[in-house]
Amino acid sequence: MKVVDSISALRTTVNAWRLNGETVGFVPTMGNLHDGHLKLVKKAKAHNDRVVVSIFVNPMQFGANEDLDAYPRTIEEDKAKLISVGADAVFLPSVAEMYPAGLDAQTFVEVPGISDSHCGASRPGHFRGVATVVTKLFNMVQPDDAFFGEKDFQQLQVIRALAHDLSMAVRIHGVPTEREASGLAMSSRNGYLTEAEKATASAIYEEMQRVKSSIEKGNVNFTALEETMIANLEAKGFKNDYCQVVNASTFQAAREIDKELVLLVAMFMGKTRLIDNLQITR
Ligand SMILES: Nc1ncnc2c1ncn2[C@@H]1O[C@H](COP(=O)(O)OP(=O)(O)OP(=O)(O)O)[C@@H](O)[C@H]1O
Ligand SMILES: CC(C)(CO)[C@@H](O)C(=O)[O-]
Ligand code: BAL
Repeated sequence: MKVVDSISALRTTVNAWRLNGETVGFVPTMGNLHDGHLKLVKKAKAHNDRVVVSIFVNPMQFGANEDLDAYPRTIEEDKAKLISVGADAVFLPSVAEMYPAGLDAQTFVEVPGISDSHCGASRPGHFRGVATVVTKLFNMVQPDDAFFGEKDFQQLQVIRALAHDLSMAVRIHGVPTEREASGLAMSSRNGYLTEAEKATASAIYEEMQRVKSSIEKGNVNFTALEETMIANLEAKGFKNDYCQVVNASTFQAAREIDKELVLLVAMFMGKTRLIDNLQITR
């Protein structure tokens, strides 16, 4: 596996593959890799001749009081995991390589509408940071295909809109959420939890499944379902950020006529913010 930390070395590597007629898949990450990330890499390997993974903890998508400094950085372990699943290159840019003139001077990309609610409302500027860094990474790698987890469901929709609206040639693939045996969605931020908190956190998935099965049985009292879910989770020690059944395309509150829904959840366990979601078809 090639390890590159400059944009020019990345371009040289990818260009050589392209000259050879090989296709390129891309998996952007913030590192501290777990089986969810490796699932994306395996999908990319199945689709493409070559796979590039980026590891970059992007300061532009973190709010002032968020966990940018605490975010786990485990580069050596990450490289070993990427070799084990056959990644062809890992791109490890520095902040200076990505933002040489600093963040204040940086041109940005913003996807209107979909970026404003839920994670966008709780984390102002977050999706501007994501859309900007993903655009830059796409321009650097120029992949045929790019792979994102459904765990970050809103992020996936933001990136689909970005690629469509800016006429990018890249194909965007969503990959189902990888979970612990308990149902807890795998996440680098699970590492902030104690074992006891982790055991409690699996309640998010249990509650989501309860809501899904109730809706599938015909219950359309979405507000009551959300209120019960929030109360059940708060009784276990969570603090609600948002918990809402929405139209899967518009992210507006679900209505009785909607067929494709998604239950979007963000909950705090202490200082740790966990997100999850479940798609529901009526
Ligand atoms: N459990 C998972 N299953 C499938 N894909 C995942 C999972 N967790 C993360 N991903 C995807 O991996 C990519 C990189 O995500 P990222 O590095 O932020 O990991 P993360 O574990 O979600 O971290 P955090 O929860 O701290 O944001 C994103 O496309 C994300 O949706
Ligand atoms: C897509 C991404 C790598 C952009 O920094 C990040 O938001 C993530 O890890 O989901
Ligand atoms: N997985 C999304 C990246 C973030 O939380 O900043």
